[in-house]
Amino acid sequence: MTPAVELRGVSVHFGRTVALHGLDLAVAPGETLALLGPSGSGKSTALKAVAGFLRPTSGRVLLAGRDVTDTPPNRRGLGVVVQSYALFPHLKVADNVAFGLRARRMPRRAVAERVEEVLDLVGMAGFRDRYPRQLSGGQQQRVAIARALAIRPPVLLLDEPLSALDAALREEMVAELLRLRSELPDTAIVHVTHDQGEALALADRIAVMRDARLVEVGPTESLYHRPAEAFTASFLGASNLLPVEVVDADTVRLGDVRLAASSGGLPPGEAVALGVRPHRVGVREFTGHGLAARLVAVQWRGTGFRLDLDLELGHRLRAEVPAVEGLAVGSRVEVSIPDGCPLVRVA
Ligand SMILES: Nc1ncnc2c1ncn2[C@@H]1O[C@H](COP(=O)(O)OP(=O)(O)OP(=O)(O)O)[C@@H](O)[C@H]1O
Repeated sequence: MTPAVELRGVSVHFGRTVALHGLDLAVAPGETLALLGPSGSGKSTALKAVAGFLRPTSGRVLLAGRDVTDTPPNRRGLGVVVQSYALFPHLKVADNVAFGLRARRMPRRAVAERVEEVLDLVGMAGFRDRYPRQLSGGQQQRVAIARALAIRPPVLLLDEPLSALDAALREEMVAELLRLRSELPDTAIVHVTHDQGEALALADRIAVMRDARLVEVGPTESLYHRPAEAFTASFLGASNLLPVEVVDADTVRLGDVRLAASSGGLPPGEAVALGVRPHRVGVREFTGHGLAARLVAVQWRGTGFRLDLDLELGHRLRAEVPAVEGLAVGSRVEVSIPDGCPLVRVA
């Protein structure tokens, strides 16, 4: 199938700053792809290259197989929603949403119908005569999404659309975006975010970015459970990274302690890291077995406790456990690491 969006070797330089380095990425019709990465990793730059807000220094951008690298943004037919709602303050909700349709010289009746349809889609049908200042942040963002969808774009670009909202509203909007996605089964969505929860909840695939480069891309669940790169493991799920060496097909060595983990074909002797999620680390009083550690800090986090542990083998480990009975800060404890944690490449 022809991808809805394709970036081929897209690089963007600002003077001597490389904002994006040779990005290759394709998004299928109907697919939601999250571009996930820390601040400054090049996510917005990639999105702007697709939208046409900036021209790549090299590489090509294709939409539905058509090369649009030299096409201005308003001729790309995309829906774009950015972080700040960017509604026209002097226009009512309905006129904001109608703006792009009128620019396309759509007949009045059809404009009115389409405006109702998309306002309905985002749950804002009752607000058509309000001005943006009379709406909450979440409502304004819904209107911005309705405006982007009014032209029925085959591709919707979202650049941190929820980051200006408070935590409760963000949760609500994630649910809203999920619902919207199911109502737009053919629309490709590219969603830029630095929030892994948002990416996990919304994306079919996640592309992890770091320092202007694509680190890894894959289906959301497999990237979460079986990341190939250490950076993905730590960014997506806050894994501990323990330096280990492959012993055989299903054993690794941490110092002189052996742990069960699938080598995935890596040769014996290979130095890699074991990605261990904090909630999978077991901690109990020392009995003389397993990995010995010193409990250095305990923080109550409401749903449980976050523990910092210094393994006697010489590594810091974070654990999240439901209870800490019998575990005192400064005491010697025993740490267990479950079988089957992923092995990841260390950059
Ligand atoms: N117009 C510009 N001029 C110069 N440098 C820029 C410009 N826009 C972006 N950059 C630089 O390019 C790099 C990538 O920026 P980009 O905005 O794509 O990152 P990001 O991953 O979207 O970050 P954030 O989550 O903070 O928005 C950064 O180092 C940034 O400082």
